[in-house]
Amino acid sequence: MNYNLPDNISNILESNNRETNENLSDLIRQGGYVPPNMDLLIDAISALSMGKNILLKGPTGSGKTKFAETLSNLFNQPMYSVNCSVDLDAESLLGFKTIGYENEKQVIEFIPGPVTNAMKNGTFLYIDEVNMAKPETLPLINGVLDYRRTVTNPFTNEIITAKDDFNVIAAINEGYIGTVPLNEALKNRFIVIDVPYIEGDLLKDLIQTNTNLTDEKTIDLFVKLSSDLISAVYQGKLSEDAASIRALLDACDLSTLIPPERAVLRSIVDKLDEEREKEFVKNLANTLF
Ligand SMILES: Nc1ncnc2c1ncn2[C@@H]1O[C@H](COP(=O)(O)OP(=O)(O)OP(=O)(O)O)[C@@H](O)[C@H]1O
Repeated sequence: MNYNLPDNISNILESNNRETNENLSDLIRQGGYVPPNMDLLIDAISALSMGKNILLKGPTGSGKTKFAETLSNLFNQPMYSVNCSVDLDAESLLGFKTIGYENEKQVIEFIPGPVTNAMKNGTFLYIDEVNMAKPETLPLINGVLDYRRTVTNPFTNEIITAKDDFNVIAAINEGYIGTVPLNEALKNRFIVIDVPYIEGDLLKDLIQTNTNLTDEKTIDLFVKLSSDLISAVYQGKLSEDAASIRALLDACDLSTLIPPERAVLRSIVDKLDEEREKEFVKNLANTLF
């Protein structure tokens, strides 16, 4: 099946040697995502090129959305998005009926939702925070996510079959407050790709290209802070949000105008709930900066 994978990417995947891997990594970086390793990249692209759904699993601010956007660019596919919440329902997935006007006459028209749009146009569908939805909502699209690639629109009774280039990327942030464990039947329909935080030189690169911070010494200190925060999260000393790269990039930006300790306070410390965690991060920042 042709999933619109550009020739240069197909060639890279087929030859799979060091030089072509570097080319692929460069292409992805141009799209904005800095991959933590090559396996993650090759596995995600391979699965999508075969029309398989992928589930990006990783902590908050680890670049899942950026990765999905970069993949959709790589495949030259626009991307429709669904943001899951407890309020997500059939209408927000599939669309809804409304009253419109045709030749000055009232008519009932159907406004398609992101799932129907992506299926009919054969594009990418991004389902973010997939474990925030109520357990009974997403099974509505189980048929879309398996070999059937089909859904019966309950509002119009139309049977919709996805075009060949239709691809699904979902993202999950396990353990986040408000999330529910992902329904097994749903999880079963995805290839799981772990998306960890980037560290070391990769993170240095990202700070250099994505923030206003240019002072190399300060950048190195932020890279060290990030690695300490990630270790503390792994050891259970801090909640996951503390190590978010999104927050770190904010701190880097702010530190060009205000002292780095205060930038860390505003961007990272003050978002934490527990006093003990706040003190821990403040101490880390004070010893570094
Ligand atoms: N590996 C990475 N490559 C490029 N950008 C990254 C990377 N990791 C984090 N970022 C940056 O961090 C910020 C947050 O990324 P993004 O929104 O993609 O994270 P996320 O994992 O989807 O977060 P959440 O789970 O909170 O929705 C963005 O500015 C993004 O560019």
